[in-house]
Parts: sequence; structure tokens; C-alpha cells
Amino acid sequence: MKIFSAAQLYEADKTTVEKQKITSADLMERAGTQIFQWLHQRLNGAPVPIHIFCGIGDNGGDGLVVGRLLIEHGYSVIVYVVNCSDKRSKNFLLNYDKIKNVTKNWPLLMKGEDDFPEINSEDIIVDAIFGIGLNRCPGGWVKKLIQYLNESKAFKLAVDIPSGLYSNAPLEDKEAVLKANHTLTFQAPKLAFFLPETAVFAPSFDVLDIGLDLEFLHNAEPLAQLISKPEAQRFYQTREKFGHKGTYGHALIVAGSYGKMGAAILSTTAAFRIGSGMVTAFVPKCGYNILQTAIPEAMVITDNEEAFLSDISFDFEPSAIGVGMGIGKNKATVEALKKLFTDSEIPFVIDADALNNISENKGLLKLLPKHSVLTPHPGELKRLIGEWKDDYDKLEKVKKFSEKHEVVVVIKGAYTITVYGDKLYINTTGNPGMATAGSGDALSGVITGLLSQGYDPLLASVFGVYMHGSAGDIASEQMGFEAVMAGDIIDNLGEAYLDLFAQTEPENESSEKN
Ligand SMILES: NC(=O)C1=CN([C@@H]2O[C@H](COP(=O)(O)OP(=O)(O)OC[C@H]3O[C@@H](n4cnc5c(N)ncnc54)[C@H](OP(=O)(O)O)[C@@H]3O)[C@@H](O)[C@H]2O)[C@@H](O)CC1
Ligand SMILES: [K+]
Repeated sequence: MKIFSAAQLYEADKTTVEKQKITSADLMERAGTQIFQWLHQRLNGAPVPIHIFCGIGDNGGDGLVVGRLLIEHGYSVIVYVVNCSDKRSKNFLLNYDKIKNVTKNWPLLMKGEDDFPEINSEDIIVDAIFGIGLNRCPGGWVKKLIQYLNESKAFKLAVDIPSGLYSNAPLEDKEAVLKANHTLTFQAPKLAFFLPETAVFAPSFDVLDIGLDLEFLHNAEPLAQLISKPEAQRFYQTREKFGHKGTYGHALIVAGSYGKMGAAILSTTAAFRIGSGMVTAFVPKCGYNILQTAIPEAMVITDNEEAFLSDISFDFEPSAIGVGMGIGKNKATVEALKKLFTDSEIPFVIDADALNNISENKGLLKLLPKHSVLTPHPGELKRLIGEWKDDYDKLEKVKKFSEKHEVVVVIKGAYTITVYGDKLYINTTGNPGMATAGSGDALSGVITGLLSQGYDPLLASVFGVYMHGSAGDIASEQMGFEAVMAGDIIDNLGEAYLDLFAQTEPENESSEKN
């Protein structure tokens, strides 16, 4: 699924109206009807008070449509007009007139704090104050209204986007954004829903298909691609009936130091579980017995040093190399990395201490084979590219970094984002249970294992992140977030493959669940 900018959505709106020979009011009716149906399906006529706060633009217009349809179906509705500007939109005015035909209780005009209504915790708030047309930070009594609504325990449903949030621009004042419980967004999710600073305002959402012109949407270059099951299914490369272990490559995992041999075990096991034909672990001497005992399937080569890596030499040609998990920052290890990067031509997966060593010795970057994959968590990323002003600045910096060094960067987080040049791929699998030691080692093993099977570096990253998250989701379903350990994620990679093509109940066609 594609993520578009606000400007592109306006363009799509215009094209749709022209091509489908409808009016923009018809489109608003479609949008409002979808929101109404979502509520109606869940409330089933329940007499719960519904407070609808409408701005004076088209987002407010949507709110008025929802209000009218709810009133027509006998719901208990109170509509407020947040009268923050004189420039009411055409379709707002049209629906303002229409709602007067179905009720004697005209919308209440709010002009200041004195007009804030009492809202009970069992009530429902529909937020239709601002949509993607927000053009400045809400201030004055409107900001106070947003804060007032945020304090309420009532369920808050945002129309299109929580009011005060820009769809694809940085946050100006986090006190002036509605904290929605759920958002019903039109046609495509907004970029703000996936970035750490802004995602908290839209913790869950559904995408409502309002029938915008498919050709336009198909041809438009998106801000980012969302990676869910349908995309992951397309990336999957079938295993051949007559394949043998050589067909699926030989992954080399360069990992571990004294006290951190678990990182090597996790990455090596993950590379196997994702389908590598053979995996060799390169570890300091102290890891030999540990690795051979923990993973009999793996081959093990050791460094001359007992406790850390000092010279990474091997006498075979791996099809992919994952390096850095638990290797520490010994001077000799940095020299060993320098030699490894210089001698190899195949792309690497670079994680953990390999990233930290690169950050402290930026010259190493120049030695990296093209299309290597870097998998930093936020702290490692900061050390690599420096501080950023906000999430959007971060993405721009990573894009430049990716372009300059011709590498894939996997920014790990609640929504992991893979960056390659100016392209962004946002993952949708994963859960808070995966915030546990070794989860990153599992991911680097997964990506290395996919590379070794012939997936190209970008696909290995995007598909690997999806599979790692999916395995984590399955593990969390089995044992709850708190109990998940990295090994459980790896143990469920097989289930994640099975789940990729498992038959599921058909979803409601008009909405895509997040
Ligand atoms: N595109 C589509 O495909 C479809 C879009 N649809 C819907 O339209 C929505 C977009 O509507 P929109 O363009 O009218 O903008 P919207 O978000 O209502 O706000 C603009 C108004 O708010 C005002 N205003 C802004 N910031 C402010 C501030 N800080 N403080 C105070 N005022 C502020 C601004 O006032 P002004 O700057 O003119 O003073 C202007 O009047 C979209 O989110 C979706 O819900 C669907 O109906 C159908 C398909
Ligand atoms: K809104």
C-alpha cells in the first residue's frame, strides 16, 4: 500500500471528481458515509451520546455528513462547529444546511472556552476539526479545546487524521494535537502515523476506500510504501523442488566476544531458520564449544584470539556475510573489520558493534561493498549520521547517507523503515514484545540468511524485516508481549512462512485493518 502526501491526495481528489463526473460534495458524502457505517456497525443503534466536533473546512464537512447520517438512524448526536475561521468551505456550508433538515438541534457554534461542553467518559468524541488541510499550528482556544478533549476519557475517533497533526510535516506543538484512540483515514494512511514522534497520536487506524481514481494512485510516486502481507507475498522466492543445500547459499556470521556469544548463536540460528542452506559462524576461540554445542548444524571457524576478533580469515566464499553482533570495540577488531571490508566484494549485513566501530572510524564506510545493509537502532543511527531535528529531518539525512554510500539502511523501531536512496519502505509487522535483548541479532541473521539465498539486498531487508516482525507477532500471540525472548522470534520464523500464505477470512472489502 502506498503512502501519499497531502498535496497528492488533493490532486487525486480533483482527478477523481473529473474522471468519475461527480462533485466534490459527492466525494464528501462517500467519505462521511464510510465513517458512519464504521460507527453504525459497531454501535448497532446504541444510545451512547456522540459529540461531533467539526471545523469549518472539508474535514468539518465530513463530520457534518456523519452527524446527519447518525441522526437519521436515531443516534443521540450533538454537533459542534469549532468556529475558528470565517472562511468556511463550500462543502462545509452545503452540509451545514443539510443537517438542519434532519434535526431541530442545530449545530452548536463554539467561539471560546465558555462553550466547551461536558463530556462523560462513556460518550464518543468524533474529531473532525482539522484534516489534511491544517496549515498552521492550532493556537488559542482551539488548542485549549484539543487539550480539553485529550483530558476526556471518552473514546476519541479521528476523521482522516487526528486534528493538529500534519499528514507529512513535522510536529510543531505536541500539546496541540488530538490524541485519538482510533483514526479512520481516507484512501491511504498518512506518513505521520508511522514516525515515532507523531505515531502516538494515531496508535491505531483503518483505511477507508473512498474510491479515489485508481489510475492516478497507481501512477503517483508515493512518499513511502507500506509493507503488509500482500507485498511480502510478492517478495517471497519459492524454494525449488530440486534444490540442495548449495542452492540456498552459505551464510557467514561474524559475531561474538567473551560474554556475548549469545549474539552469535541467535544470528546463526536465525540465518538457518530463514532458509540458508549452510551457515558458518566466525567467532573468537572462546566461542568454539559454545557454538558447536548450541547449533550442531552450523560450522564454526575461530579467530586466533580467545576473547575478541582480531583477524577474520576463512577459506571459502560465503554467499552473504553478517557482521557485528556482540563483537565489541577492541582496536584489533576494528583492524580486522578494515581487512574484511577491503577483501570482500559481496554485500554485508552490518549490525551492532560493527556499526559503532564504523561510527568511530568513518573511513571504514568507504570500504563497504556497495549495497551493504546497515541495521541501526536509533542510538546507533545517531552515532552514524549525527543528531536530527525531527523524524522528517532524520529520514532526509538517512536518504542522503544511503545515496552517498550506496547502502540500504534499516532504521529499527516500532515501525521499522528501510531506506534505499530516496525510497522508503515501512514495515507493519512487529509488536512491543520484540523490544528484548537479541531481537536485533535475530534480524541481522534473517537478512543475512535471505541474502545468502539470492534475495537482493533491498528485498532481503524489506522482506526480512517483515518476516522477523511476523514471527514476533506469532510469538507474542502465544505467550504475551512480556515473555517473548529473541529465541522465540527465531523459533517462529517457520510459522511466519506458513502464515504468509495461510488462507484467512476475507476482510471487509472497504477497509484495511492496521
Ligand atoms: N482530499 C480528499 O481526497 C478528500 C478530503 N476530504 C476531507 O477534506 C479534508 C481536507 O479538507 P480541507 O482542505 O478543507 O482542510 P481541513 O483539514 O478541513 O482544514 C482547513 C481549514 O482549517 C483552517 N485551518 C487550518 N489550520 C488551522 C489552524 N491551525 N487554526 C485554525 N484554523 C485552521 C483553514 O482555515 P484558513 O487557513 O482558511 O483560515 C481551513 O478553513 C480531508 O482531511 C478530509 O477529511 C473528504 O471529504 C473527501 C476526499
Ligand atoms: K480530524
